[in-house]
Amino acid sequence: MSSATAAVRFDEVTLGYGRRPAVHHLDGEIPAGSLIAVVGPNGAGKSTLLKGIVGTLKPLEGHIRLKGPGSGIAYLPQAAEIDRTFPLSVYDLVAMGLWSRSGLFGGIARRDHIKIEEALAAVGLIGFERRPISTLSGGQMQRALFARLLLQDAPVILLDEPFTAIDAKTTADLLDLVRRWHDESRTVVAVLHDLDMVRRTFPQTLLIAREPVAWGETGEVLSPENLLKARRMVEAYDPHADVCHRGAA
Ligand SMILES: Nc1ncnc2c1ncn2[C@@H]1O[C@H](COP(=O)(O)OP(=O)(O)OP(=O)(O)O)[C@@H](O)[C@H]1O
Repeated sequence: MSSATAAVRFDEVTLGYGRRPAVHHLDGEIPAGSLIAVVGPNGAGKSTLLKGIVGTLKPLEGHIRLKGPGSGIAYLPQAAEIDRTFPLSVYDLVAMGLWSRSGLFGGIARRDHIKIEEALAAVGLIGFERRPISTLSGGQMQRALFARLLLQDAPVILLDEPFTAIDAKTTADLLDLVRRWHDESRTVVAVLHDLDMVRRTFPQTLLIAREPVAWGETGEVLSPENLLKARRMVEAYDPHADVCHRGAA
């Protein structure tokens, strides 16, 4: 069933690398404006799912449809995927959030400078503008990346393990921004490992183990039975299997 209010809709999607599926039998939708956690054991396919939504990974099978294609997705990859040796100041990193509107060589107008300063203030990084990103701590870097997300002003925001190895104060500050995005009716999808945080903050959860195990209200999804089932499914998954056609006509 398709809904007009879906931000992202999956139709029997298989995502993988080469011909090897990493996630399959994805069928369902993420309602617009939802705040949803994606959880599952290591190797369950959580990052793969986000890459599929962003479009950097094309489905091997099925379709991923976005509400208002081109309307914008802001994506924060895992920290390990971000090159911090790149010679860039905090200010320029954050300003990149405006590229989708100003273009790479569009120049920064005065009102853009104000927006960049506001974003830096929102994440507590005033005074860090000229610092090379290579000199930031992990938490400061994550604050800068959240400032960039703020400027992207996207209706859909995808976060891959945004709070891993981040201290409690920084996590609390950045979680406030996540709540703010939710209050602004944006769709926020976050890959997380901290199930207590998920229970406290995320009303909806998708539990995956190479395929959805449970999807819906967080309290129901994160039952001990479902979590055990997810662990067993990942352990039993054959990483060398070819595309599976279960459910095909
Ligand atoms: N670029 C790639 N090439 C080949 N296989 C990959 C690639 N990226 C991921 N995989 C495989 O796809 C599967 C799912 O990986 P993915 O990173 O999506 O899992 P995850 O749930 O995000 O794991 P974690 O919690 O450890 O970050 C794993 O078996 C992984 O080895």
